Amino acid sequence: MDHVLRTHKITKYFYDPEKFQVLKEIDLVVNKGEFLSLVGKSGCGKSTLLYVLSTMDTDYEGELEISGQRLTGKNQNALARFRNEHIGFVFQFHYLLPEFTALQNVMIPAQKLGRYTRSEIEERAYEKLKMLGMHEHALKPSAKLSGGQQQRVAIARGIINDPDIIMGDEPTGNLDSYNTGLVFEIFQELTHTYHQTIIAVTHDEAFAHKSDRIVEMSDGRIVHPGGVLLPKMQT
Ligand SMILES: Nc1ncnc2c1ncn2[C@@H]1O[C@H](COP(=O)(O)OP(=O)(O)OP(=O)(O)O)[C@@H](O)[C@H]1O
Repeated sequence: MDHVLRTHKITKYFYDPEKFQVLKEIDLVVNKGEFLSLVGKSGCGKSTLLYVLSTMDTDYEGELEISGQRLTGKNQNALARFRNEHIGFVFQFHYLLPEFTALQNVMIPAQKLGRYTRSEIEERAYEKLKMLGMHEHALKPSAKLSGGQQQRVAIARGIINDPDIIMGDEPTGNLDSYNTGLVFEIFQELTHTYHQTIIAVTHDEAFAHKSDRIVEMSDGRIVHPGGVLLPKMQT
């Protein structure tokens, strides 16, 4: 299976105020179409790792590669372009612009990319909202939508540029169980039907257990890489 993301010995230190190692030689390979949950006790380094994987934090040792591109050492402008084109973000707090409509919010990353005309972008945004069952709300200001509906708009915005990988930090952290289930089903459909690749940091055990692979961290290390298929025994 093709891999989308690969790290080699990612290591990071914080100063708090003493120097401490928050990430310890993280080796991770994420394959295309995998829906991966990143779990572990509070403070073990999950968000810090996601921040490095998403290229937003460049202060680390080791190597990061996404979609065949080595990202370690690239400058901030190149990384910003890379993120907009290749990574979709879905966070606990969705940061939609409240006075913009659902459609306008979804269009933003495609407008930044500058690859499509305005009408193409509108069409794509509408199509993504439809995929998420939100097209009937396309013209409502996002402030007038419920929390679960806003999160679906945020997912549509995250996938408008057809990213190679979606990264979520507690994507269901702010939702009730009904909407958590819905977001889970959307992620599952994105991976199983559209071969989307997803990494989500989560505290929600039920959510993690329904994903395809659970990677567990403890004290800055990956202690269970999950999803490793053992070779069949020869009989
Ligand atoms: N900017 C920072 N400066 C110093 N220490 C930090 C900083 N950010 C996080 N830490 C520390 O690094 C460790 C890992 O934090 P991180 O947020 O990655 O953990 P986490 O596993 O995501 O936790 P949670 O599940 O509670 O969100 C913690 O001990 C935290 O206090």
